[in-house]
Amino acid sequence: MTSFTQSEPYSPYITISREEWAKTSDDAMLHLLDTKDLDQLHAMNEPLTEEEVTQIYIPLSRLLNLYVTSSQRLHATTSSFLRSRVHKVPYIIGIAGSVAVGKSTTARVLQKLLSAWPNHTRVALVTTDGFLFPNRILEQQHIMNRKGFPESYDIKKLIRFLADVKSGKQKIAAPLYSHLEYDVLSEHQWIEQPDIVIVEGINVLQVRPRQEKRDPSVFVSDFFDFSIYVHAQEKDIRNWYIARFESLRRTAFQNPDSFFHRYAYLSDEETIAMATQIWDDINKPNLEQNIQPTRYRAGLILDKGSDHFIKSVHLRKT
Ligand SMILES: Nc1ncnc2c1ncn2[C@@H]1O[C@H](COP(=O)(O)OP(=O)(O)O)[C@@H](O)[C@H]1O
Ligand SMILES: CC(C)(COP(=O)(O)O)[C@@H](O)C(=O)NCCC(=O)O
Repeated sequence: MTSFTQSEPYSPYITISREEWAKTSDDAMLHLLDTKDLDQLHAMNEPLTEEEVTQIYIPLSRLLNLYVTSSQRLHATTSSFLRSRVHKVPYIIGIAGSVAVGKSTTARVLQKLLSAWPNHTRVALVTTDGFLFPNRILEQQHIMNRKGFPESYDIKKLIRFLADVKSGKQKIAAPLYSHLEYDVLSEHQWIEQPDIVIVEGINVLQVRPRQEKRDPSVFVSDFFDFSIYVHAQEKDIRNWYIARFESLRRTAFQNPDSFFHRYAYLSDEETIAMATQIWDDINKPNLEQNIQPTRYRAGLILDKGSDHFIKSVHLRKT
């Protein structure tokens, strides 16, 4: 039997080192991803190796499969107790963490791995940037420089969306965001009969006090069956953000349609200065004030080292 570290005696989490976590992997699942998938799943400047999938994500997807399976059994038990068929509702997983920490890679890998199980093949992925207010409204309210802060999201819309998912609605529209246009799009993504919905975004574990009587009295996380927080040191995330901005300048920003096209011709030094300024003025304060304080609401915390790879896992004691 393995014994895991108790980092602090009264911590609600057990801490599992990368090595111990990797021991729970299952070779039978190695075929689920091939190298081609790795190339498609990782985001820019975000390394994803076969080792990371085998040692971290396959065990995580197995644990999630056990949780989803037991929730499906519980659902069947309730149906039988009520002597009626209570319709099936999707299992919702929230993924939180800073801008540029790599949430989207984690979300895409889990989507791919989780869809390999016969009892939950339909796994949808929704990112909360689609629920940002459009630039037109952010400009009207003079909060364009607060993109990503709690007030920049239409939380009522996100809660309505999650309520629709949990009510078992068969086909639901989710709004989409374009990083190229730096704005929400008029098109939607359709989610049909999902078994699992992954909801990824910086704000998914935030509890925002009601500001008006009409505001919902529930929080986004009330709809989650499980939640994950992707954590790293601020100095590391800052470096990743700046390096990604440098790569984007050479690629996406060269597109004349990119909102950031005006940065396409900056020198290397100017690019670093601009990325540093955006980080220090917007993303760092948001991380410290609104995102990092939600870390201990998660059911599981993935702790990344400065090389981007996960060095330990903290799992909430049940
Ligand atoms: N300005 C941009 N242009 C194009 N893609 C971007 C831009 N900013 C971020 N992205 C991409 O959007 C995705 C989400 O980024 P982000 O919200 O910072 O979260 P995370 O890095 O945690 O996944 C990433 O795949 C990233 O590479
Ligand atoms: C769109 C974001 C708020 C991330 O949103 P999320 O998908 O995590 O809800 C972020 O990528 C962003 O644009 N931040 C504003 C500052 C910046 O341009 O980096």
